[in-house]
Amino acid sequence: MPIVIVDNLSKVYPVAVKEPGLKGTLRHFLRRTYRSVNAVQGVSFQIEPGEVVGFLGPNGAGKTTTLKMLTGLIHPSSGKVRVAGYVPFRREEAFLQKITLVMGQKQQLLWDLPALDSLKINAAVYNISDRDFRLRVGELTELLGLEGKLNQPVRKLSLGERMKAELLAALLHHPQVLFLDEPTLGLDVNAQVGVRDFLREYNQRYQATVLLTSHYMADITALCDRVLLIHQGLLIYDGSLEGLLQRFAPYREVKVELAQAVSETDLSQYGELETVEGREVRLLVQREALTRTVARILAELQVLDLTVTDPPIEEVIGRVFRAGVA
Ligand SMILES: Nc1ncnc2c1ncn2[C@@H]1O[C@H](COP(=O)(O)OP(=O)(O)OP(=O)(O)O)[C@@H](O)[C@H]1O
Repeated sequence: MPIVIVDNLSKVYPVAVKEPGLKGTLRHFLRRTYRSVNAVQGVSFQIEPGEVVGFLGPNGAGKTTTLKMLTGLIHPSSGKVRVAGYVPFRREEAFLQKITLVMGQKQQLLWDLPALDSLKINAAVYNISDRDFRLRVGELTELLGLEGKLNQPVRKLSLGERMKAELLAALLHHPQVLFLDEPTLGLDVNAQVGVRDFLREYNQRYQATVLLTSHYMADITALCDRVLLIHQGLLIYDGSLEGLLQRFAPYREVKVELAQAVSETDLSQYGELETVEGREVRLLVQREALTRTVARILAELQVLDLTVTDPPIEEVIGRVFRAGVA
């Protein structure tokens, strides 16, 4: 039974339009005109308990709007949403106990207080007993590597430590479904890896369901077997990362180290030339022509080394979004 059900979900924002100049301002006050922004359009998907799903899309694609509808912060214009059996917009207490929303660019911990004080407030809000509070703070502190940090005012923590403390606060009530909007935003590579490792461990330990947006593809490839791709409010792909590559990257990258330099004209007969750096060449070759082309390269050129890989996923997704392929 899916824990997240989204059926034909749409959100239209009315946006007041103001013409420039004084006349426009006056008209704006007297009689406002509105235009509609179709932020999310007929999106449907389901997520099973324990899945970790990546939610990808360029800026303004509709990711945050979808997450806000899934957590009940805004009302859908049409369509159906169920999370853990609840209608999110009703914001029932039992629903709020089951979910959490973490937004990388927003914080819930109070700046001047030690994180532990904010955690105590959360414990009261979520009716967590003293015993559970101690156990959970202890366990999450260890998992997040935050020992000794919770007694310092939040403003004295590093960005990475603060994000981890935010996660601790967001998970104190042991939610089953985690909605994470850019949880590693602005963190350095080490801190990103720390947060990523923690999320993987948390998912495995509690079979928590995770829907995650991130601009860092490394987060997605490390954590998510499945991705949803949204573009201009439309869901354009739902499936495995591998399937995404096959569908949107009908080519593979062939890297060849040659014994001696070959002209670009000669090389380009084997595929689309990506880079030529001295005797090192990168080519894009259509998947269906791969075996044939590799055999030709080996037969016709003096090759020291040859490797075949998938092109970087960022590049594939970038191409999809630029082309707007559905
Ligand atoms: N409150 C609002 N009122 C009007 N339009 C809005 C509002 N919130 C978002 N939008 C518009 O809806 C569209 C989707 O925005 P949304 O924030 O969901 O995108 P996103 O995929 O989360 O983008 P990003 O990666 O930049 O965070 C955009 O065109 C945005 O300008």
